[in-house]
Amino acid sequence: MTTTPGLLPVGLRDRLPPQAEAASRLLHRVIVAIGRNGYERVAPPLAEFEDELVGRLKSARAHDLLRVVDPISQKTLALRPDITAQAGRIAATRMAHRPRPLRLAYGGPVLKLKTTQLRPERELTQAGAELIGSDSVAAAIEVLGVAIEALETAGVTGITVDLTLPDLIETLAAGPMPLTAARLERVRERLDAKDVGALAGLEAQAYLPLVAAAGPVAPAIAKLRALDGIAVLCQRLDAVEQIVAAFAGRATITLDPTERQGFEYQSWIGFSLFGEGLSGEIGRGGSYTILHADGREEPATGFSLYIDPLVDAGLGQEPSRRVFVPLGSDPAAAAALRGEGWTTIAALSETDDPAQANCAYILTGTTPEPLQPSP
Ligand SMILES: N[C@@H](Cc1c[nH]c[nH+]1)C(=O)O
Repeated sequence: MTTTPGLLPVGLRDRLPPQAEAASRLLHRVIVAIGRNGYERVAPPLAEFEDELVGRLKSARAHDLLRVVDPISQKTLALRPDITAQAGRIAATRMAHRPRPLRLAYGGPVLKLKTTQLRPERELTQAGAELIGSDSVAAAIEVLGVAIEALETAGVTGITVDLTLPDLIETLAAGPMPLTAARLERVRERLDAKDVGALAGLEAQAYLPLVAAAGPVAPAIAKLRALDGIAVLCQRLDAVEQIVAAFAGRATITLDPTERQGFEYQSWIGFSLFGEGLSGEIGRGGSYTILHADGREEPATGFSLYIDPLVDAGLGQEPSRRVFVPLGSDPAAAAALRGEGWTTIAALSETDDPAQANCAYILTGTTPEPLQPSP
């Protein structure tokens, strides 16, 4: 079977100028902002053994993985769909001896098996931070603060944080609002669909107020507080209130206590990030558990930002000062200009045209002179 020349597989794309430049500029800015908060950069590989990628985080599942059989090791390798598990592996192995909390940062491409309607791309650039050794409220506040700061550095405004409590339903079902395993699964499905009618039919009326509470955080908390006497819920709401207080005026916050889509390994707290004028989620994070080889479980909290929606919205583009360097110019003069931040375009022949090369300046002697726009 032949492939149409230039055709890329579904969900994969080229970045062209000026977006390719903007993408690397934004990734750099975000990583620098994360690093300034004490997060040290790690650079895990693009592919690794599937079991490592899947088994390192508690509750993670082996889906959305593009796999290959490695002819060298004869084992299944997977392309990483997410860098968090890799940061967890590094923290649990090569950096296991480092004191906690351990702060790690990363940035690079990830590859998903499937596209979704909301996210038609399979390759995405993730940049993130993982705070390993704690899943406390203080850790959540630090991590969310770093995420917001990094997004602001990238030029994102009007940030919205959607908070969720990924393991709340399981926790309630195992304690104060009991459900058998089979019923829990059905209730979960109906909660995902926000199908209030079916929940009543499943004799899970107790769970209805959780669906009704979703929305802006203050009324959501008030509605949930009305579910009196459930200690675990009160605890979670106290934590949410502390988080909200920490970001008052800096971000709009909503709460959906039953949302779990995309939060398969996050534990008591999860969040999605959105920005004004940007399509879809621009980041996600929360608390989770790293599994060590000796069976030990280690708490952690982190976030990943997605650079692509920022690039698609035109962020990170900067006008360049382009100067045309005619044949015979002094190469040292052009080099000096590059040192000052100019972009130089060298003529290769007498017929090269500065306007075609998109230059507004021409090197004359050692100085750039503005070019007259042609009439
Ligand atoms: N890597 C997760 C977000 C996350 C980072 N740390 C904890 N959670 C994601 O992209 O969905």
